[in-house]
Amino acid sequence: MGDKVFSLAQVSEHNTSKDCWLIINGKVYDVTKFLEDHPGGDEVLLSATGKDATDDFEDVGHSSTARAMMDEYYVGEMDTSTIPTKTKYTPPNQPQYNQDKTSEFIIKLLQFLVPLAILGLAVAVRFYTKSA
Ligand code: HEM
Repeated sequence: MGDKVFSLAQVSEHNTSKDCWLIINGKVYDVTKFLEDHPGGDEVLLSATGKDATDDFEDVGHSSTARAMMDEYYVGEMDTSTIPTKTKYTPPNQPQYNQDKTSEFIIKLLQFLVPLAILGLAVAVRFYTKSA
């Protein structure tokens, strides 16, 4: 059958309580007449319009009776390429963390060695002045 194919923008035009379309599992449903009769209330349906409502619909765990009712409201297929896929997480840019610890290590080493060298020098001076 030559089912109608809708884009997200087209479906999103029907996003009011007087004209409400839903996208569930790649199919488009006109639930305007069903809003008042929906056991879950009209508000949830209105909050699910204008986007892919598949997750919202599945999260409720609708019965097979509910799924059978959907045929009545079917108006066409969804052009799924117009639905944005899940946004990819990109971590915020952070200042470069210095992985190279060599310079830090050399400073620590010098902080330890310099006083030791002075001490050694003092001992040496004392030793030589004594024997002289
Ligand atoms: C054409 C689409 C839909 C149909 C035909 C439909 C039908 C039904 C039916 C028959 C029930 C009674 C319980 C059951 O049989 O599972 C129900 C409950 C419910 N539905 Fe839907 N529904 C639709 C879409 C949605 C969407 C998109 C949402 C979420 C945004 C939703 C949320 C709920 C909630 C919250 C309940 C109440 C569950 C409870 O109180 O236990 N429904 N629906």
